[in-house]
Amino acid sequence: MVLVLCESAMHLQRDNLKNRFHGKNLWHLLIIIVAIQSSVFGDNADLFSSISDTERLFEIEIQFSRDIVTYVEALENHAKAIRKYVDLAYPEGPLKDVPDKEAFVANPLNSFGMVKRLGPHFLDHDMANLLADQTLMELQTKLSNNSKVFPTASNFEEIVISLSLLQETYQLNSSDLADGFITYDGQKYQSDFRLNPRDMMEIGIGATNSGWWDNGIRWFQIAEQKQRNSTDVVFSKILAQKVREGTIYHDKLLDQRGQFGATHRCFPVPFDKKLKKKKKYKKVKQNVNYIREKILQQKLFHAEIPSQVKKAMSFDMCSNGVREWRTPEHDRRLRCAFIHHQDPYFRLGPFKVEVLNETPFVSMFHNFMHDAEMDHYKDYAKPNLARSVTGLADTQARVQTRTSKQAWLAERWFTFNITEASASTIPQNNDLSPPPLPFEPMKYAVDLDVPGANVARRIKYATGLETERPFSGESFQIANYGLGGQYQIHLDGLGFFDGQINPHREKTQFKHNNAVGDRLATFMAYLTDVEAGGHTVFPLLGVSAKPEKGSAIFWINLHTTGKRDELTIHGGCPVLVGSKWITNKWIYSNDQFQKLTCPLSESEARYPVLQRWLDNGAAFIHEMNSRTNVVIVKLLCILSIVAIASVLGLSENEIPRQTDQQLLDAKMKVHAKAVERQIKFLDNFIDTYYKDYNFTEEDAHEYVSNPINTYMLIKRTSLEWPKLKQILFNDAMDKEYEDILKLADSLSQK
Ligand SMILES: O=C(O)CCC(=O)C(=O)O
Ligand SMILES: [Fe+2]
Repeated sequence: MVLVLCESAMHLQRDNLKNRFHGKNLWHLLIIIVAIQSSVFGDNADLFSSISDTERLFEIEIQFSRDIVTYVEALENHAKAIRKYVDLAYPEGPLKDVPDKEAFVANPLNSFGMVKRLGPHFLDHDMANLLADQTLMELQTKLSNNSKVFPTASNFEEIVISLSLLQETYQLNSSDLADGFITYDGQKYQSDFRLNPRDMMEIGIGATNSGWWDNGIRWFQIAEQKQRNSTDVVFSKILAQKVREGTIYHDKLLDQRGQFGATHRCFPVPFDKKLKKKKKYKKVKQNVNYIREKILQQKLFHAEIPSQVKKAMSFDMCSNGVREWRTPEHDRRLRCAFIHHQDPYFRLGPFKVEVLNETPFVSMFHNFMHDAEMDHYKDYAKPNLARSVTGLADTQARVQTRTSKQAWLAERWFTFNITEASASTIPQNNDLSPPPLPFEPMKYAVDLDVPGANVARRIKYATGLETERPFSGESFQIANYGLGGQYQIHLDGLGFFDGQINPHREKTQFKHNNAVGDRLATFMAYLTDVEAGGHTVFPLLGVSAKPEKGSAIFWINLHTTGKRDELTIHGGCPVLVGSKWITNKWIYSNDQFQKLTCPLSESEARYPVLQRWLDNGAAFIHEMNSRTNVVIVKLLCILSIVAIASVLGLSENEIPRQTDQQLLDAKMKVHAKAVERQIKFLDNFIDTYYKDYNFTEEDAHEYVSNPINTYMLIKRTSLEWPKLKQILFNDAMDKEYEDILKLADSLSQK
């Protein structure tokens, strides 16, 4: 933590950012905020890094709560000490089974309650020893076996810190939390668990330990208020002391080191009345909003800012969304499209794509995964989940920046023997040469996991990138986030083409990337909805994707040079309520050489994916609509010209015999005929296809889930519409119409 701060301070000096910005304190403040944010991950943060494990623990706890209550009954005489624990942990008897355990433990307050019962309470009462002393062997063995997987004291600290992080990120109201509910995006999530004053004190301590003195003291105060009429005088005194000492320490910190410091954040004014009178507190304006305004002054699409600022932007987008970041200009080219890449099969059922950012390209494939596939991925991963690691293969380390668990699903294997193959292909004189491939590697392909192989193939069809060959991508990574689980901002590429992999130190990795290149693209599918939080954000693009079960986000990580595109930095926001499952398919660059054209010049820094898709058969919904509107407006215009002419009773004979007017008349007649033809076709089209068509956007999901509807939709849009289009959009007619307008204009001027 200290190191991070020193490094950032050096960064600051090096970049001499102060000269670039008027608000000299801004960067300092930003760093402080982010530094405080990044201090929230303690060590040993293993148990709750996946919701799946939490769920398992809860199942064990349900059994445990039954056994322990029976046990207590049987050992009445010896139970005094044990009862103390039970009374505290399970005051209302054994826990009730709940049908949806995942949802139960996904609520941070429920998880908090559970860890508390099984962590510190369990330890405080020396439960492990007490249990070992007892005679009811069977029950005893059961209980102690189950309790082996219970969390430790540091897990408890971790969960307190996670709650503080969530409160911080999503600006959760302390009193609401105390009453067991969380408000997010106008929605209330209720928990069965109520925080008691002791819990509030714990969370307050967690917040102050993380440097958030304002939140911490607020917790102490609420706890003290709730405790006021309690008969537990001793604890009331402890709390009163906490508030007193906390506020004194707070004031000292504020007065000596300001509202924000490297490891702290205070209220803008002190509690002490005398101190408050100091001049400097009279005109205090600096508050959290003030800092936010400063962050919002950042411009998108600039990679050359310190990483702390990127983190601050990402934090803001997780907390407040991206509405205040992107402008209409940024969104101008965003569309939704049906994509089929000229494939007859996908013409019938095209991919539904939403473009989230054009360059660098980020998009969302809606309804991409099938339910059975998602269940398979999760079921496969559950027994194989291990704490997430990042980094190069040779130096992998468990990280604090990513609190999730992951498993790998290998969908395909190639049975060729590299040594044999190499004898006939590439001479192995250089140790760092890439592993060679036999002439027809696909002959050696064996599908290890059929759903996985199907998804990989579908990704190929959807993106137009190669995913099935030996070096075209990684196995599927499946990840599950736990309470407050997040993935801080990062680039997916390893930086092979930026020289980030040392051929001698990380030899294996170097050889591997020498063969495959780097992670050109990420295809990341959401395997669950997330009730609250957990968005994927791209802070430099102002993009925030809401996890939507079955949808997949796809983006390009590399420049055409192979170097990493810094603008694609992204992260996963903390999960507030719910369980977040994702699967990643990283697509390597070297195998795409036949799929992606090489850049013709240095200036073609980024792959124009959107253009390629357009060229290969993408029907853009917006574009189609606006074009239709233009035609209809035009038709109405022409019709009204014709109508006005007839209302005025300008019959052929009555029109003055002036040449210009004759010409106009003749042209209008021809044109009117053509327009009538268009109307006839249009009428027929509407009659046939849109007569009983009164759907709204809300029906879309259900509508396209029916294959016949989808078939009709595709038929209308891919076969019938082009026919009508030929009649409606006619260059010769457009020209005629322009002539008519010009002629009419010149006549009216005369
Ligand atoms: O969880 C997310 O939304 C992002 C995950 C991610 O970026 C990754 O796995 O590389
Ligand atoms: Fe990522």
